[in-house]
Amino acid sequence: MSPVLEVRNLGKSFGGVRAVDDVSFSVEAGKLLALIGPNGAGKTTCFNMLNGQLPSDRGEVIFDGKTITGLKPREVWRLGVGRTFQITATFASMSVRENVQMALISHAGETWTLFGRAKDRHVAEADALLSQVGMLDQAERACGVLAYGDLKRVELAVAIANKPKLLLMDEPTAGMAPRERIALMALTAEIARERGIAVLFTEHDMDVVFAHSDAILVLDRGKLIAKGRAEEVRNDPAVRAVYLGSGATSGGH
Ligand SMILES: Nc1ncnc2c1ncn2[C@@H]1O[C@H](COP(=O)(O)OP(=O)(O)OP(=O)(O)O)[C@@H](O)[C@H]1O
Repeated sequence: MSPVLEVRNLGKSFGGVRAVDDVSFSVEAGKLLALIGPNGAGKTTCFNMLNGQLPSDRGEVIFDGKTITGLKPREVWRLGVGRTFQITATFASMSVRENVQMALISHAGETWTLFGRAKDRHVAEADALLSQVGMLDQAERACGVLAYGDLKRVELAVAIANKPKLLLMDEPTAGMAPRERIALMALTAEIARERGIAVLFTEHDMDVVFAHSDAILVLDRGKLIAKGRAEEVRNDPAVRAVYLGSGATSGGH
C-alpha cells in the first residue's frame, strides 16, 4: 500500500540552529505514528512544515500521492490534512452537537449563518460521531462546562468530522490524567483503523506512545535518531541515551 504521507529529506534552520535536519519517514492509512523527542528536538517545527504553516528550507512532503510542499495551511487542510492542537479548539458557548455540526457544515462547504437553520443540519452524522467517541449522552451540553477529558473526545469528533486522510495531533493527551490518556489514544487508534486515517502524533507520555503507536520516530536536535516499533525503539541505545542520560546506554545490557 502506498503511504498517505511521505516526507523526504525535510529540513529547516533558524539562524544557526538546524531545527529539522534531513528527516524522512512515511505513514500509512489506519496507522498511528508517534513523533517523540526531548524539548527542542524539532517536533513542532516538523508539524508546522507538514501542514503548511512554516515553509521548509529543503525536502519534499508528499500527501496522497501529490507534492504539497509550499502550499498554504488552508490548501493543505482542504486536501485532507487535519490537525489538533494542545489547546482545545471547540466553541465553549455552543453545545457538543453544534460543535460537530459546525465541522460537518464547514466540510460540506455550506455556509454557517447565525440565523440559518443550522441546528437541523447533519444531525444524524453528528450523533453517529458523538456515539463513536462516547459523547452522545452529553450532546446537548455546552462545551464550556465539560470535563477536560470529555472535551478532548469532542475535539476528536470535530477533527474526524472534517474527514481527514491524515490527522496531525499535537500532544493530544496533554493535561489529562494517566488513565484518560490511554483511553483517548485507544479510541483514536480504533477510529483511525476503522476509517483508514493515518495519524501522526507528538507525545511526552511514554506509556501512551508505547501502548498505542504502530511505529515511533525519535528526533533529537533535529535529526531522526531512531525509527521502528515500540520494542525496537525502547531498547535502542541512542534513544536510551537521549531519554535517560548517557549512563543508561550500558545499564540495560
Ligand atoms: N520561530 C523560531 N525561531 C527561532 N528558533 C526556533 C523557532 N521555532 C523553533 N526554534 C528552535 O528550533 C528547535 C526545535 O524547536 P521545536 O519547537 O520544533 O521543538 P519541539 O521538539 O517541538 O520541542 P517541545 O517538545 O519543547 O515543544 C529549538 O532549538 C527551538 O529553539
